Amino acid sequence: MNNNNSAKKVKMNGNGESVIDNIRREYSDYKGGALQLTKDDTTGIADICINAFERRNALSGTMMSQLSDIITQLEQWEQGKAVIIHGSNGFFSSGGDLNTVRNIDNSDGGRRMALLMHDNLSRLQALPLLSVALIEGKALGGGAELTTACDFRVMSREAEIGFVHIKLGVTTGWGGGTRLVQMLGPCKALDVMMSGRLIKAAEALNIGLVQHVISDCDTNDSNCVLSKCHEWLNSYTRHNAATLRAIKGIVNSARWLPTDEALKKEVEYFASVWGGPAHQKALGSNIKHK
Ligand SMILES: CC[C@H](C(=O)O)C(=O)SCCNC(=O)CCNC(=O)[C@H](O)C(C)(C)COP(=O)(O)OP(=O)(O)OC[C@H]1O[C@@H](n2cnc3c(N)ncnc32)[C@H](O)[C@@H]1OP(=O)(O)O
Repeated sequence: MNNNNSAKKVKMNGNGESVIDNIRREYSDYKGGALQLTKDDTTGIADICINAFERRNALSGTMMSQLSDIITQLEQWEQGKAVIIHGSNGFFSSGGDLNTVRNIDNSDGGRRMALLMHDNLSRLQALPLLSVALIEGKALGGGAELTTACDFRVMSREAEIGFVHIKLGVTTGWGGGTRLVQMLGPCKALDVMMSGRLIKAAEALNIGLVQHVISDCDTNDSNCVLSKCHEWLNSYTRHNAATLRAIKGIVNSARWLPTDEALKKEVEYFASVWGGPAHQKALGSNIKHK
């Protein structure tokens, strides 16, 4: 389930291809860079690396198309507990690749990119596992919007995030504006988008845009930052996958369904783990919460 119920809203074009598949096919021609997915079935933690550092990890069309395939793999990953999205060489992402953007710089071209990235990021947010955007360097424009589709945002001490769209004469186009209002409220979301300013880690933490700042790594030590992010995430991923995924399902239901329907879903998520292996193990032990 996700908030646009893409299965129900699939629009087909003349040759029976969905609109999104048609856009994905077109975008695979806009070359440059790659997204790398690694999944650890033992820990249940996946990693997506945005790899186009020569363009500060900007997302080309082919990378936007790849993101769709990666999300499909994660939707089907039953052992999955979490995914960390980060950029190569200590830089998150500079947003849409301006070389791709220059090929689609009319209203319909923008709409098609928006449709693809809305589908991608709505499905990312709806994944039945925890998602973390690990921000080093800068997250700009669409790169900042990509972080809003993750459950959590973690920043390194020197990192900055900027919804710079207004400086390019455009609005958010990948769903980040709507998610910012849901996260921060309309007033702070307006401030962030209307100013287009770069927000440093301390302020981002203070306004609730990010949930954790990694401050005990040397500057540019990306291996340390990634390791500290895993340590932070472990307070959640140390629990069993079935319960973690059920709790994420409850949160997603409450995000997008009317309350009465979300509550019915909560009953089913509850019943799905009640009496299960983790529950039985806990009941058989001398439970003490410290
Ligand atoms: C809805 C989403 C929205 C859209 O799709 O319309 C967008 O996301 S639009 C893109 C928004 N992003 C920007 O406007 C970022 C513009 N770039 C910068 O501010 C800087 O390049 C920065 C801060 C990312 C990096 O600065 P730094 O001084 O470290 O390096 P350079 O500026 O020399 O950049 C290195 C190299 O990367 C190329 N580059 C950077 N960003 C992009 C990008 N978004 N698309 C394509 N290429 C990018 C830059 O041109 C340099 O290449 P070079 O060949 O060496 O000139």
